[in-house]
Amino acid sequence: MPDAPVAIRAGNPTASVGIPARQIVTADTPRLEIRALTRRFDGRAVVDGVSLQVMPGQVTCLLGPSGCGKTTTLRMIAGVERQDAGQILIDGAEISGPGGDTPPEHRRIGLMFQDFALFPHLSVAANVAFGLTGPREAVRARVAEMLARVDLSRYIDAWPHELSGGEQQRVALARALAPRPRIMLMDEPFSGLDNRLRDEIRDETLAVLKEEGTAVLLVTHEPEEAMRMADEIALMRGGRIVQQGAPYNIYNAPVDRAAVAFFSDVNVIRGRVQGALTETPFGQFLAPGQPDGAEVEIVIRPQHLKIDFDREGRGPLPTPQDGTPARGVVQRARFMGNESLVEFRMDHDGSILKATVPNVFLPRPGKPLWLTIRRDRCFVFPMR
Ligand SMILES: Nc1ncnc2c1ncn2[C@@H]1O[C@H](COP(=O)(O)OP(=O)(O)OP(=O)(O)O)[C@@H](O)[C@H]1O
Repeated sequence: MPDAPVAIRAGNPTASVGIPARQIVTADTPRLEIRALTRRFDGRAVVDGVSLQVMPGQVTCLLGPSGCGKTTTLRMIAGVERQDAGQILIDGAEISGPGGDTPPEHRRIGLMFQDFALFPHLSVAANVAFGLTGPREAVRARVAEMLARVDLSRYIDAWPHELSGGEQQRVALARALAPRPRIMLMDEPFSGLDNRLRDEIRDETLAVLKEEGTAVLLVTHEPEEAMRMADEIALMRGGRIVQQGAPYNIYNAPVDRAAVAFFSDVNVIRGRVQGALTETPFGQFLAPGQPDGAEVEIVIRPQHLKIDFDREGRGPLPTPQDGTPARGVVQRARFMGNESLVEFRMDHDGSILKATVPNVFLPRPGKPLWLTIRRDRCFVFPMR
């Protein structure tokens, strides 16, 4: 469908400070780029040299624990917070940096935050039309188009209080997207919704954003949300991006123990390196690049521990794939819905290891079982 002649209320963005009227944008030009963005509060860098790029139609998630600087990064891009150093570019043109600042209302950035609050005194249609100017017919057509897109055409004349929380969220999405923002910044936008509704709205939102070709930077502290939404995840900690890449790579090639632990429970086994190998009760592990005497942590997710039965005091035979089995005694077992979680106290050092098994597996406490560690699914990190 051709674009209706609708402008955003704030005026012509190409006329604003910092955006040249004729910016050459190629297929390789990121829609959003931030370079070495830094923000200090009371001398402490809460955002510390953060750089990233988001291409048109791409969803990037800033994922990290509370207080790591995600919201501050978003606020700087939106223009409601000024960075102490660094640069922000849209379609290759600086909108904030040494060359000056484009005011927030001229950045053509859509915002969707958790406290999305529709204007209660405006109808659904008026809420969606809020950021639009232009001929009345064009505005009306765009409002109708956006409400159809979020499947809420029937509520066009309703008031916000007549809608459920999920419906209000969808109107907020329609409102944010109506002016065709080049970039959408979303800060925990789904956290006010209950689980089932959240999944539904998340998927719908993603579909609409992809259709519109909007570049999205989404802030969340929930790994499942990031895995579900993101084309790329930027893992943040202490004001810095510690790892960036496709969800698959972040999950399967984490940079350190904390990166593994951010996505799931972890088991940790410690060892000392000798000749690039670490000897443990589970057999040897490769520790390439680690000097003799270095302490390492072998990190393994609960779903990658294999459980085997006790054969009169013996376990399965060692294999190159799974190493040597070690014996533990079941402490407790719980059914979690689609998997069972079994906790073991290990014979060799009394430590607790957790294993998950698909479906129902509930051995009684006190039962001895044998555990092995899949060599292709564990991570070996130097101790910090
Ligand atoms: N205006 C401010 N003045 C002083 N400190 C601030 C200010 N804004 C944020 N901070 C601090 O900066 C740090 C990062 O905050 P920020 O809100 O960016 O984190 P976050 O990762 O978004 O956390 P959350 O997920 O809890 O929202 C926090 O320690 C916060 O207290």
